Amino acid sequence: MALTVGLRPLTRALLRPWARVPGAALGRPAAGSGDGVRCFGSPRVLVEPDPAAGVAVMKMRNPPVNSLSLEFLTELLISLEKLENDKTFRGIIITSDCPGIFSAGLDLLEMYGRDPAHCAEYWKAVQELWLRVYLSNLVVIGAINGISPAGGCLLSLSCDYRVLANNPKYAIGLNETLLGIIAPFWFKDVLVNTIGHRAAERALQLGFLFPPSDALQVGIVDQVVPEDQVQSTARSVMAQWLAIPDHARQLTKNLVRKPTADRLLQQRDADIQNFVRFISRDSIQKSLHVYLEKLKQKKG
Ligand SMILES: CCCCCCCCCCC/C=C/C(=O)SCCNC(=O)CCNC(=O)[C@H](O)C(C)(C)COP(=O)(O)OP(=O)(O)OC[C@H]1O[C@@H](n2cnc3c(N)ncnc32)[C@H](O)[C@@H]1OP(=O)(O)O
Repeated sequence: MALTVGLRPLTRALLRPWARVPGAALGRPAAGSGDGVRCFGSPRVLVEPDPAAGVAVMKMRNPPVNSLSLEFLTELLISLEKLENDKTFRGIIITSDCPGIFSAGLDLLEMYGRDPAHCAEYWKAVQELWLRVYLSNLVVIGAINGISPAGGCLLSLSCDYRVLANNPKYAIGLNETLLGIIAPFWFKDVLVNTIGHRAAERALQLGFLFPPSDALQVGIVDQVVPEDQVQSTARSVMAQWLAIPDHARQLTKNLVRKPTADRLLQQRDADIQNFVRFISRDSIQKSLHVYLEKLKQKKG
């Protein structure tokens, strides 16, 4: 898949992809791997490779809430691209290193009070991440160990399989309407593909955030397991998926997902323009302001 990252050279130059992970992770052998196999990654994305299994665990760590800022999106993209191009790996598990939070979704501060050029650059990166995960040739499993609203839910929905930790706080869904904004058509498409038209219609309009039992019932996740079993379950599901020959699985995945991805690919620039126009409206900026204030006040 030929996707251009399309971010400002400055943004990319600021990052140090594939730097050794600082602090505790530095030089730590990856879990389940033999001696000499090291964790690697970038400041916000920790990659734990298990070459023997052909699997890498990608841990998001953009504290406090793994909000998908432009820099974080860029690091995720670079990690994914690197894993995708490395023949060692056939599957990745996406999970979080922030306790209780899978991802709080798109970073509201990238959309609030920003100029149109910034919003356009940001939206391009959001599109890029979705396309990269959704169309990945790798098996992508979400080990969802925290709450995942909106963009966090989109990231989960783009995986091939979702395992959610059974904690009532770990709700998942496209809650955009609660913020006074809307889910773009491609977010909507992925939700419809996953839970069906009628359930998606209700969930989107009402901004449902499904707690684990409801999430399983509606089918927005595939499995709910005790919190301490999320990673091990993701590993055993991965083994099942990797038992299928790659070429057959990849062609099938493409067959199923390409029409949905093509809808965006055919109108990426228009989608960016629509986003910028929408998000720049005074009324939408006001809604974002109110929502951000609510988040602040919640703290007391
Ligand atoms: C013609 C039409 C064209 C269509 C165009 C489309 C239009 C727009 C499409 C936009 C799609 C948007 C997708 C999104 O993902 S929007 C983000 C949705 N996310 C949320 O609603 C989650 C918000 N956060 C929370 O609910 C809580 O923070 C959470 C439950 C995740 C964690 O709670 P906790 O109590 O642990 O932590 P705090 O609330 O105290 O948060 C800590 C700090 O983090 C800040 N924060 C939280 N979430 C975000 C975020 N998403 N972006 C930026 N910052 C965030 C929070 O404010 C705290 O900051 P401070 O410490 O500075 O106060």
